[in-house]
Amino acid sequence: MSELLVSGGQVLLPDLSVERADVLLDRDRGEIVDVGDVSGGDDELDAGGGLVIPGLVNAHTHVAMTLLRGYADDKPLDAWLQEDIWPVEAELTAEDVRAGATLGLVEMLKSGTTALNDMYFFMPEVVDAVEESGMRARLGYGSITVGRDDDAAREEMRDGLAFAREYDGAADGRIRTAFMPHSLTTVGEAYYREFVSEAREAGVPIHLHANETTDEVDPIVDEHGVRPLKYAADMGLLESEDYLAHGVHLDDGEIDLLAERSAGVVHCPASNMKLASGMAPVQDLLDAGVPVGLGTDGAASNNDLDMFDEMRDAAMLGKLAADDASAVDAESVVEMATRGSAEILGFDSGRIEPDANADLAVIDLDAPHLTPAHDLVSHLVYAARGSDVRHTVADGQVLMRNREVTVFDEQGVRERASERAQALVERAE
Ligand SMILES: CSC[C@H]1O[C@@H](n2cnc3c(O)ncnc32)[C@H](O)[C@@H]1O
Ligand SMILES: [Zn+2]
Repeated sequence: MSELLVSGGQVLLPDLSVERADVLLDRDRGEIVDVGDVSGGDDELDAGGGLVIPGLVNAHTHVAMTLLRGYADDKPLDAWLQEDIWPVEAELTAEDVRAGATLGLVEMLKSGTTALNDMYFFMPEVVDAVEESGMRARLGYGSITVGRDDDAAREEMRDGLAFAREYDGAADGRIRTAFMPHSLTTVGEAYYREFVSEAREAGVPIHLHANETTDEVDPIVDEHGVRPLKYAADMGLLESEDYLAHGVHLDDGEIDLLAERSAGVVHCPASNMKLASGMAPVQDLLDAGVPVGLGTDGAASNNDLDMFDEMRDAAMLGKLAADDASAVDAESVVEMATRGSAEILGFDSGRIEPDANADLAVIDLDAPHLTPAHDLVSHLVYAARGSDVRHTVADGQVLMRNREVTVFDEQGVRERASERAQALVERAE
């Protein structure tokens, strides 16, 4: 058996207390073996002066959109997608997606993220990039039927299912899949009615954008006479393994529906603020017992993939939304970014205890902005930055050691992504 000892640090335990402890990992099984006063291991990772935390889990992104970071800003969702993003995405190639995804994975590894959910195009390229990265992911092809004739729309849905069937369990089980219709307004009712049951037969969850803007909610209410999540549930969506991104504009009935069904919501506060989509009722969701995770959304609406930024945004925006400074407190946010997201994605990660997946990050506490150390959970949410991460470990493998990514040539990845991004936008002009 090959073991790694993460030694000399303080450790964030599942009850969010912090203790001085070592963490022993089984690198073959990719699991945590022991936490405490432990010795052994045939390799060691120095956590001295640091805090060992569960790897952060980015539960909603479009990782290859790093290529479009800074390409189009300062517009609301609909105009941003229709005028800027979709025209350039129409020019994407498989090589672009590979380059953009790899850049995004490097960015995530450097900021302590060990698992992600991704919805995009050319998904076999994302599979390869995730496999190479050593990270864990739930992946799906984003199906859109609006603007397509019936044959093309059905093929689009079949493509989403075929991807989900083919790649579930790839990379020795680090990759799981989901059926990912883009949203309730970009996929027609007939296609949901036909294909949701096929996703159930395939045994994969369903992930989609929902209730992100009023521009998306109002037409559903006008056309169907019910709130969007009632419409979704009537079509067979929102089973307990399903999860939606955003959930900004939810009424009490929809929150109760999510809670009754244990369907998850992935909160994306930075994207919601930047696109002025609104403020999700996160404290209400938590109070109702809805599973809540955290995601960055794509780098074109964020504009980074740093989950520390996202945690801070979640806490700040949650207070504004509830008009209550005690709402969405630091503990809730750390839970959301770790165990909450991991549970929504179906990974046994997000907690440092024996038998959990060996996915963790070590944060350097030796910095002015993290001094003094009254409360390390507070620091994680309100003061720490992705650049404070010293080591990142997933599945028992060291993917970044002493701030150096071990699984990719960072400089090469950046150069390739810059070239591909430049050529992409020139093609779209
Ligand atoms: C069909 S693949 C995913 C699709 O989603 C687009 N996208 C990026 N951010 C958002 C968002 O906040 N709401 C809805 N859709 C979004 C992305 O550009 C791809 O086209
Ligand atoms: Zn999204």
